[in-house]
Amino acid sequence: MFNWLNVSMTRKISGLSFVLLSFLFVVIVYSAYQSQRIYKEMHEVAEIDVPLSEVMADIEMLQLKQHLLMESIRQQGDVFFSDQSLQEKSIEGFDRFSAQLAAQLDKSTEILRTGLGFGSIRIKLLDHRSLIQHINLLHQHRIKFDHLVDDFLKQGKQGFSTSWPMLELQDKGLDTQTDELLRKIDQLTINVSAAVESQERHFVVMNAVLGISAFGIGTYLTLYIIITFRKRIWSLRGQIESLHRSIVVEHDKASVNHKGLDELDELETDLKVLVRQFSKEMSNRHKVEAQLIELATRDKLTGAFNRHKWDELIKDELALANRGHHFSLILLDVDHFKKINDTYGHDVGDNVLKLLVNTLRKRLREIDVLFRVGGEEFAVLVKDTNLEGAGMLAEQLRKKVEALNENGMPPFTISLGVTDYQDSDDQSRIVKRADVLLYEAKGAGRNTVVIG
Ligand SMILES: Nc1nc2c(ncn2[C@@H]2O[C@H](COP(=O)(O)OP(=O)(O)OP(=O)(O)O)[C@@H](O)[C@H]2O)c(=O)[nH]1
Repeated sequence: MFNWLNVSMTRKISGLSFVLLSFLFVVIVYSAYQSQRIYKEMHEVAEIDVPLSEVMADIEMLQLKQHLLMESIRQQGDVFFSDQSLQEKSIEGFDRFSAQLAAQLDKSTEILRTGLGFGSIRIKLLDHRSLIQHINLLHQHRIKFDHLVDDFLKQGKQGFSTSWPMLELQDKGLDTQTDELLRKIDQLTINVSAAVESQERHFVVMNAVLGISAFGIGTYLTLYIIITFRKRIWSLRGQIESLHRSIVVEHDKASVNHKGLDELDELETDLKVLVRQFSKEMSNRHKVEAQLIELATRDKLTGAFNRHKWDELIKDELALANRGHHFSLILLDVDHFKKINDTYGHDVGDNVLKLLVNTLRKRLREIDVLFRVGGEEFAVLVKDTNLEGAGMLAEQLRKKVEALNENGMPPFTISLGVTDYQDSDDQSRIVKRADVLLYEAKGAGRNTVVIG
């Protein structure tokens, strides 16, 4: 099952943003659709409302004229029939009233039919039917009134007392029916407007609900992002701080948790400090490593490489020699060193060894490597040099040591055995050969170089 809590922060933020954007899209589409709909409805309502209001005003005007006409005849009484021009004007007035009322009623019927075409929201079918019935009834009343007008005119002065009350009664009925129709039409226009107003209210409420929901989602998203980021940043800064505390010395410990423009700025500064601290630590570590390597590979007394380094380098050199590089090996030993120790003391013996190494180093090239391989025994790896060259070097070294005349130091000499790499040599073979040569040099009276 989908578990919202376990998804990544990116997916959560993307998901919430998608929901928010979709929601806003729905709000926009809904608003556009509803606005369009309300505009259309208002337009349609105007097509019903305005002409019906006009019809009502016209009918009211007709009623007023009709009242005036009836009133003027009533006031004349049977004298009406003596006034020819009044009769003619009245006939004309009745005809006009009837024709115009019929026209207005037809117009109302047409408007109502149009309104019905806009759908039941504008004019309900029942209202429509009731109004059409009422209009038809009014037509019948109007026709009946026309007949009564004819009777009234035909009967003349003699029939005035009987025909006039009937005509007045019919006119009143017609008037009442017309008022009733006007009231119904008025109610209809109110209903039609109310339907649109209800739509507008609904639209406003829906928009408010959607807007508040979008605001809610937006607020949740914003708070979620802020809180999550702050939590993560605090946690990261905590980790950075403990990391920092674990790698720095005591007096530097307050150098994280900087104040900045915002959390990210502070995090960035903390990270920069940590990275700086790391690089400092790395460089210190490299120095310490170099010192350790130095300590592990050098002889403490003389500074020459030790036996451990010798074992390592001779193997490398033999491997190179197998691939065509040439090298020679000088083994040398201080003559009668025991005697020096015994005569001058152990400290002087130590100083003799140091002096010897310094003297040899001065003559050796950068690429040649000097090792202390025993108590007073040393080896020199003479790279890229054949036996003859190594022999000459050994002789020069012997002479230099022999010629030493250091203040407070006893004179001493060295014996040297020199050999070079020969095919299929290994460490023990080449060392053994040099050792034999050194032994020969000792046997030959010491302070001697033997090459072989
Ligand atoms: N002062 C001092 N003496 C050392 C050191 N290492 C070894 N020795 C001494 O060096 C002496 C070596 O003596 P031997 O092996 O008899 O050799 P030698 O006296 O030089 O005689 P030959 O080699 O035959 O000329 C020993 O007495 C060791 O105690 C050191 O680091 N310092």
